[in-house]
Amino acid sequence: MATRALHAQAVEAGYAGRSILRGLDLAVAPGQTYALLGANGAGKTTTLGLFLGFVQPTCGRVRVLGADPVAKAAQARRQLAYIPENVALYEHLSARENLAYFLDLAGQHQGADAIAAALARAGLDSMDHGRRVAGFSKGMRQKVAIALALARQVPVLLLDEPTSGLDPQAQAEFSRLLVWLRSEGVAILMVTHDLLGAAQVADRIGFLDQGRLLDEVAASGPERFDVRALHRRYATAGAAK
Ligand SMILES: Nc1ncnc2c1ncn2[C@@H]1O[C@H](COP(=O)(O)OP(=O)(O)OP(=O)(O)O)[C@@H](O)[C@H]1O
Repeated sequence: MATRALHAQAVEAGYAGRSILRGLDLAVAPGQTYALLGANGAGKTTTLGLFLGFVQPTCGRVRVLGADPVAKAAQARRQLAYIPENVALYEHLSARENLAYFLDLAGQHQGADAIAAALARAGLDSMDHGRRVAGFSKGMRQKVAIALALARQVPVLLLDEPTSGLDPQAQAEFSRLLVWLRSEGVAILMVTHDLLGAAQVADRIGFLDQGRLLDEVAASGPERFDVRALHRRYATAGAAK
């Protein structure tokens, strides 16, 4: 098994000549959850864009399970699922139909039983499988997106602010799902502003500041999270430069 599912080494990247990521080093192993925190504009979403192949580095190296997301885009994308803050679905289709459609698009046709199992595993109530997603809450939409990742059996999950706007119960449910996915060996990189939520599910937390990892803390060992100390560090990161 690869020791690094996601790997960025000495990455410089930006937009139209404007430098955003400045020497970023970041690695996520299979079965590991990494939470990336940082101020608005620090480059968190840009970091996800690197692994998705949307953002091309000007320097350094990016790999998704050994594949370069730009040069080997199809190979890299097959391995990952990306769940943006607001999941886009076909509003007039049901959850079940959305899943079937996206699986077909990915060339992974699956039968009704497999689709129902993925939606159930993602925590979507069976009563909602046949409902049009137009009336779905943010949490329900995320479940459809997670169900797609489950049905595709992707080894890597990229999440952009997955818990923002979820109520505490939906947040807890989502966290349990992430913990289970990690136990299944999925590598998870999540961008978030929710330090408490990150501390509950992540193995490592990285603080991005102006395109560099300012700090990285682990869940176990002497460096173990102390949420209050982390909060102090996070809240003063900009001022500490
Ligand atoms: N497509 C783009 N073209 C030009 N500039 C961009 C583009 N996307 C992002 N940026 C700029 O790059 C910088 C980093 O943006 P990014 O979205 O990566 O930050 P972030 O850490 O995710 O912020 P937030 O917490 O606000 O979501 C910002 O200044 C942003 O305006």
